[in-house]
Amino acid sequence: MAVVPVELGGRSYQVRISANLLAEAAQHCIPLLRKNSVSIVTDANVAENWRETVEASFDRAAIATRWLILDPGESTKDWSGLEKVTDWLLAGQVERGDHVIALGGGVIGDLVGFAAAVLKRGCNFIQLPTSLLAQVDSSVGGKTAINTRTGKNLIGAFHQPSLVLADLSALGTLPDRQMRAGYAEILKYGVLGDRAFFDWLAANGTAVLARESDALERAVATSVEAKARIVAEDERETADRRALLNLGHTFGHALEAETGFSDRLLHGEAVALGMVLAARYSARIGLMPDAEAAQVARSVETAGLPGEIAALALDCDGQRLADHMLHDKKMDAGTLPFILLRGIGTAFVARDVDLADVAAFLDEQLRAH
Ligand SMILES: NC(=O)c1ccc[n+]([C@@H]2O[C@H](COP(=O)([O-])OP(=O)(O)OC[C@H]3O[C@@H](n4cnc5c(N)ncnc54)[C@H](O)[C@@H]3O)[C@@H](O)[C@H]2O)c1
Ligand SMILES: O=C(O)C(=O)C[C@@H](O)[C@H](O)[C@H](O)COP(=O)(O)O
Ligand SMILES: [Zn+2]
Repeated sequence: MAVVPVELGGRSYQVRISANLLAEAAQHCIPLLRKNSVSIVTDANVAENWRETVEASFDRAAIATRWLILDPGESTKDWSGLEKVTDWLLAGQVERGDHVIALGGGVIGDLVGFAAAVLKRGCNFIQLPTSLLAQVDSSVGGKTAINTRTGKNLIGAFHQPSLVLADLSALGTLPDRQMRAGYAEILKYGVLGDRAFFDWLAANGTAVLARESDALERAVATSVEAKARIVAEDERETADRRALLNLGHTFGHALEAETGFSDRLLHGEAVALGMVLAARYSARIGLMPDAEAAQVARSVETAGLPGEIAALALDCDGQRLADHMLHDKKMDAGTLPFILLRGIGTAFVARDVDLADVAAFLDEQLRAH
């Protein structure tokens, strides 16, 4: 088992990465539980595949499980989803000192984490991430949120989990499209800060996507280590450090908003497109060689991820996408910082980007090919 500590003083916790952790969930959680019952929130797809395994683990430990099963998909991460979760936790008389369990992908983790942040002004929670994306990214670092009509993750809180169990066996039932979406956030760690990892992924990405155990464990552990390091340095994204994890997201969130937070474009797919756009824009303004931007695009396309926004056939122009970006949480005194690249592995926060120029660039990209 790989164990990655997230060092945050009194809010520190471990991310445990291994096969079969859901089957052993109770023994990992017991030291944190104070009662002989636990509340677990999941979605219907995850429940169908993994409820029995998790329930059996708690049964063996004589801990009763209460279940809330939500609809799968990004649209669950909204005000009505939040109301469902908080009402259900209140009905179960969950106390501040209790640990609620989020079993699922990033949608369940973000929603349940936010519900835990606000329930009775804050209760504890444990992340049992079951998608690749949730294991390498969303379950770690304490960003919790819901989407609103205005945009992505606009209502939320920083609220750290007490424990994260990333069970690699869970990925056995994850659809291939979702594996590829999670892989986009893995690629992100290479592109933003680790050229050697980017090169390793070029050689081993196919094995990761095929769920070959050694490659998968190394990719997940390397990603979580990178995220844990950055989060420990800048938990609340105030020091131009954690913002690097937002590489591809300014473009990506605009695309998600434009496609209505739907299955038409998954978060990881939007991030893949966003990384290609960030790389191409960096090359366009002379920050990095065109050849490196092309390498980023190739890494995305080789993984079977979308790399060209023209292929989305969006009914909008670059200005409309730029308008979505004005709701980005990185907005600072009316200007929008962008995460750009000086090369693969050297992302930085650029504070002097001309949004009108970005809109013109997006117009070209929307028409390209
Ligand atoms: N908090 C953060 O730091 C952070 C980081 C990255 C992404 N996110 C958020 O995460 C969300 C995306 O997460 P996601 O890609 O996991 O999406 P998701 O939660 O919608 O899960 C993807 C799909 O896979 C299914 N699924 C999950 N695990 C499964 C399994 N083991 N077997 C079968 N089906 C399974 C789900 O039911 C869903 O249909 C977005 O809302 C994004 O904004 C948050
Ligand atoms: O943990 C972070 O910090 C990230 O930016 C990780 C992203 O992959 C994730 O999608 C995050 O939710 C985006 O954050 P936001 O602040 O732009 O909503
Ligand atoms: Zn993301």
